[in-house]
Amino acid sequence: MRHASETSFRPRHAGWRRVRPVSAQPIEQAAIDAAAVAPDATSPGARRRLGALRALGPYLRRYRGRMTLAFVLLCTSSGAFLAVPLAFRGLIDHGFVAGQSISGHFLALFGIAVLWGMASAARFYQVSWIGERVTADLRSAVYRRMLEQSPQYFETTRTGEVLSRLTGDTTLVQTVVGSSMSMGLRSFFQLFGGLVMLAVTSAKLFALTLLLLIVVVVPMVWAGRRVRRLSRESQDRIADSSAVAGEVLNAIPTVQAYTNEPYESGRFDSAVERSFGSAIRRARMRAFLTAGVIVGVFGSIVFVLWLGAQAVSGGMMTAGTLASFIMYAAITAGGFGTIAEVWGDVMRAAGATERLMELLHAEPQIAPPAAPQILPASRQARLDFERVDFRYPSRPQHAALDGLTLSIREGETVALVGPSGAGKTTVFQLLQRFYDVGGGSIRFNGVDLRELDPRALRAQIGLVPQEPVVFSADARENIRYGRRDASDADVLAAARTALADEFIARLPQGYETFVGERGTRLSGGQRQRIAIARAILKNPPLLLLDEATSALDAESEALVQRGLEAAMQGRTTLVIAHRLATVQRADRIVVLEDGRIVEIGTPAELARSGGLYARLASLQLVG
Ligand SMILES: Nc1ncnc2c1ncn2[C@@H]1O[C@H](COP(=O)(O)OP(=O)(O)OP(=O)(O)O)[C@@H](O)[C@H]1O
Repeated sequence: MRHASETSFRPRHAGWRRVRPVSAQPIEQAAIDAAAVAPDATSPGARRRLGALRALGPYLRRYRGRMTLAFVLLCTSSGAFLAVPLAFRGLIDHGFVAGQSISGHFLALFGIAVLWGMASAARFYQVSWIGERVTADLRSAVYRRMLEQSPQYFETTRTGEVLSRLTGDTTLVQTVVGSSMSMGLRSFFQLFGGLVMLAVTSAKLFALTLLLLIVVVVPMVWAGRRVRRLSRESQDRIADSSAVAGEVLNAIPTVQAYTNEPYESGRFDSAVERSFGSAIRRARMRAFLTAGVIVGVFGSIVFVLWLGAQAVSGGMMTAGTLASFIMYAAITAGGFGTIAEVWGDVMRAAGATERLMELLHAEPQIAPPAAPQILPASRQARLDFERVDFRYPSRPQHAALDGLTLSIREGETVALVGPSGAGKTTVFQLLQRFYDVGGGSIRFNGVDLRELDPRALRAQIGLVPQEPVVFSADARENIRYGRRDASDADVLAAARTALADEFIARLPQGYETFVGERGTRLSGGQRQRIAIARAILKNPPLLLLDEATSALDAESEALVQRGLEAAMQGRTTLVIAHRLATVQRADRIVVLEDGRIVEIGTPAELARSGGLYARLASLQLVG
């Protein structure tokens, strides 16, 4: 839960923080923020996590020129900013003296303001550019890396988490690179420049102010720590309530079917109440803190001002010096507040970077060998399984395939049948090299799969999965997914062969009809025919068909069946068969049980042998 609150991005802050000039930031607010985040800065965990930001180095270094420019602009604007009180001092002490021209002082002040404004604007643009660019690069790099991962990776990493890292964590990094870092640096200059100028202006008042601030800050830090803990708690509670809502909203039909709406709204209510409770505790604490900060900080300033005023009236200090002292005090406090505020962002971004780097450095389990073999071009595939053993990494104690030996000739159609969990899908997974075999070997046209680039191998395979994936695009683009460079005529031809043309032509906008996210606007049989057309368009030497278990009506099934037969023409086909009709049309049937082949032969042979297949066939259930 700790992570959830740390990763959660606070758009409210990012939005205004970037454009807000520091002078507009209320000092008491800055001090509260300072107190709320400061304690983390010294913890060993914080230091360790800060190191994570170093991983951003290579991404930043690409834009070295812009970084240098931004730094120069930063120095210029900070210098101009720090010169403002000095200009005021000159104006107050000498501008009003009779006989002296006041215009020169105002001109100097205006000149400084122009320089400050220009340099700040240019710096803001440069830094934002770098932030946006680095985030975009990082996002693309992480996404590319994710696309390379084998299914094994997603057994342990939830896609929701990857998505949240891609959006939330990159946005946090962007906040820091694109604004907080430069704000922090600027405030650092401001803080130290301000302190030096304070000491130079009046050493006595400086020492006194410092002492008073320490007295005020220590209790504030304690209260701030509590506020921070409470705010994390309230974010966690909000995450809890969203988790409840997310799950339930995805299951509305089930909730309504069991008339559990009151129960679910009650569950959500109590999550919401808990988040309300902790938010209120935080607000109460923060209210106390606000009172303390305002009274403490302003009390100190008023006190110092009172002393200064006495010094001015006693002739020991000029009015201009006192005015510039107060301004430097405000600048210093502002700098301190901003650093503290930004520090929280930097810490969160360090955590975010760490999580992004984890994704970026995840080595794909299945990688091409250093010198991959080139597959000889062939219209058909020959497959040889030799004593293949395989255990899923997440279940090493259980053999999913156990000594499987099987050869499939060019152009042969082989049906895999067997009870649920027999290992049929596993055979498909291994053939596509989503996993490597544990023992034995699989050869494709004589070449061991492990000696091939997985992408080259997969280019030879067409897959029609049990539940075809249809993307949120139109029908034509969905078929074209099989071969991205196919012409419209090729797509049409594939759709005709797969008998998909028949229904696509009747859709409101024909091939341009948007088929909905995940193809929800299509029936099961229609989705399958799209998937078949896709495989036909790819025209691979090997076809893997995973027959749908869900029942289609007779007409739809006949269409899918005819589409499949067209797809099988002239290529080697391996089909996980659930229907008797499909099995009987195969050249050979392989019956699997517990990862082993228990029967193998032509449909007629197996029907005669009276084994497992004959039993399953008599029940009309073959998978
Ligand atoms: N990702 C995985 N991690 C761990 N074990 C798995 C994984 N996928 C499958 N298994 C296990 O491997 C065995 C073979 O599974 P497989 O999916 O190949 O069976 P199947 O014959 O295709 O079954 P079905 O007809 O129900 O789809 C089963 O015991 C299953 O529980």
